[in-house]
Amino acid sequence: MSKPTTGPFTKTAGWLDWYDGPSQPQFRLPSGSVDAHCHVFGPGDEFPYAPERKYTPCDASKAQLFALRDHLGFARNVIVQATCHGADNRALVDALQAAGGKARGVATVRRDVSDAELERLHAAGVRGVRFNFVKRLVDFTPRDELMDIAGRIAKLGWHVVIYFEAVDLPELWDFFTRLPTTVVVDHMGRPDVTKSVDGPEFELFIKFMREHANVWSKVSCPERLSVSGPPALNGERAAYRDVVPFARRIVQSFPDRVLWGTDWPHPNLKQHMPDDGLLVDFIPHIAPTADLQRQLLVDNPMRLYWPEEA
Ligand SMILES: O=C(O)/C=C(\CC(=O)C(=O)O)C(=O)O
Repeated sequence: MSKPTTGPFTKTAGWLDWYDGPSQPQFRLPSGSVDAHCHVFGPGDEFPYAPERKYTPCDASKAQLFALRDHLGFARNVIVQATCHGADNRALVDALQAAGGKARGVATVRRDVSDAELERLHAAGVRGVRFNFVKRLVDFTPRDELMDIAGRIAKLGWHVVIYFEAVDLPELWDFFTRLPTTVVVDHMGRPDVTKSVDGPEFELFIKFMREHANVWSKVSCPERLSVSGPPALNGERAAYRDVVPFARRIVQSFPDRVLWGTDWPHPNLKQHMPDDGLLVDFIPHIAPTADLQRQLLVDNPMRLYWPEEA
């Protein structure tokens, strides 16, 4: 992969660039695997970052993403709009159009988005919208606006991706359980992995999935959730052990409603930047059998994002 660049923007202080030269994973991904959570950033000189953004990243182009896909052995990507691009989906659409059918997308839209724009996004490969409730990333959007958007995109057969932190689930519960679409939770609802996997906070998340068959979870981002590590660096193939019980419990309880993604280029990490090859080697620790791996990496993302082929 070519080296990270920064374009005309100044990166947020302390920004960690994505890992250049990732290892070859030892885990052989099943044929047709989908990296179901990753981003493109800019490049800023072509697709400027949004004025309302809370951080300015290092550029992460479509060509760099596709090179990573091929290097790791994924067949396809689901590219998720990140908050640094706001509701300007141009970089996302450009990447989807360049992917030759090998990428689908999750966009961010505002309530005033036109039907014609939604159809244009659909034609480019968008199949969902993302609602972000992580306070350091976005300003508050009234729930009725979001519900309005959800009602409109439901008609296109799209789903809603939600990103929130575990402590906020009780307050968001009523809104989430009224959503009329499939609902995909980013990064397991960000559990605090220093708490018990059987404790009340994670039990609430399990209940959320158990009682609502339309709720899916990405079992992604151990590098973001881990407290005791060890990080996926320097050849470590048993990384982020404190996250394993949480992700494994979700995979084993809801094998047909889980997705996995690299989260490349890993925005806003503060301590370390993982080697994406070693991150792939995390997968068999949370999905220990070939059946679970095939559902997580192939069957489930294909059903959600490429239903016409599944
Ligand atoms: O990349 C992720 O999924 C997580 C992010 C960034 C993000 O979601 C965004 O900017 O939209 C985070 O925790 O900072």
